[in-house]
Amino acid sequence: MSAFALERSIAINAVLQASKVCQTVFRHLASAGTITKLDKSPVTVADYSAQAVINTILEKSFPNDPIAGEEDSKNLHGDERKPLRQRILELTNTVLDEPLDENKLLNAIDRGTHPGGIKGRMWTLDPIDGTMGFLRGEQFAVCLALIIDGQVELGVMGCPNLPFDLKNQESEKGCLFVAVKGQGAFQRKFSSPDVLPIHFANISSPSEATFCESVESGHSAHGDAAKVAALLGISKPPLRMDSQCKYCCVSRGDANIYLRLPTSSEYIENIWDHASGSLLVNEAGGTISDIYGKALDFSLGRKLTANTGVVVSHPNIHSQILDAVQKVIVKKENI
Ligand SMILES: Nc1ncnc2c1ncn2[C@@H]1O[C@H](COP(=O)(O)OS(=O)(=O)O)[C@@H](OP(=O)(O)O)[C@H]1O
Ligand SMILES: [Mg+2]
Ligand SMILES: [Mg+2]
Ligand SMILES: [Mg+2]
Repeated sequence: MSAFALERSIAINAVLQASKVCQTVFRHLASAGTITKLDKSPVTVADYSAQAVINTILEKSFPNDPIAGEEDSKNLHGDERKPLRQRILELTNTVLDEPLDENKLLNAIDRGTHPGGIKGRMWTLDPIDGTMGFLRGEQFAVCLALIIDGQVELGVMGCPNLPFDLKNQESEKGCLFVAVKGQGAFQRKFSSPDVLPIHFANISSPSEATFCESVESGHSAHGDAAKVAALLGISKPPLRMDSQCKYCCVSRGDANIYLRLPTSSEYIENIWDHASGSLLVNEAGGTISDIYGKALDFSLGRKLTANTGVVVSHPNIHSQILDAVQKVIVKKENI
């Protein structure tokens, strides 16, 4: 049996079940059941339920593995939040073999509070990445990764709204991406277990590239990305897409570059926003670094405290892109 075969199959099932919950929520209640977290970001019943589902499934097979997940139950306590709790519980129980009660639900969500770090095995989970995309009915992703001693070993991403063939909007939506270190990168449809290998598109000059970036300009500096594109002679418009689906799209050749350039907010990225995507990129033949060319360091806790921004591309053009990024950022820093 290949390395991490059990983890791979459990993680795929967990991500597919959580994706089902998200699809149900979107069909039935759209933006109802959304609350705003302390940092002003949105969280929905689907984020909580997806985290409860995945944490419960992981605990069954790997009871000793800690989980660093985005959500926690602190906004779900008290009488006022009872209806929200009930809705999350109902949703969660639609996909689990053994139903949870309210207490077990909150405990399952809070299995995600691990502080991260360099030692041993842990999972990192973003139950919905691109919550804003989810609320708009656009792209979002359920992202799960296994990290051992700070190295990402397995990544699984479920993208319920992503067409299997991006150029053909009629093509079936619902793609799952999986990568195990040293075993390659693959995609499959939600509807079939058959996996197909994926690769970065070959490219020899950055000027031919299509780059992708966040929809939200508060998450990635669109103006700076446009300057980088101009320096590189890129004429094609950017592919703006929510969530870690961007990692999936560059890894299967829909676009060639992913730029996540720092905004003025001094934001530090979370490990669950990049762990599965970074392994997918490496296994699909791409290169990933921060804007200074440093590898992403997943060993420092829940955040990528040693890194600034993210740059992803084919290895043939990575250093040219970093040069352009640094010209734009350093110029700005010196103003
Ligand atoms: N200020 C700032 N800068 C950079 N990144 C931020 C910022 N604020 C939030 N986030 C994180 O962005 C995650 C969403 O990813 P994207 O930006 O790729 O998607 S989107 O276009 O916003 O939908 C989003 O993940 P989710 O909360 O899981 O949706 C956040 O972790
Ligand atoms: Mg969030
Ligand atoms: Mg996220
Ligand atoms: Mg999230």
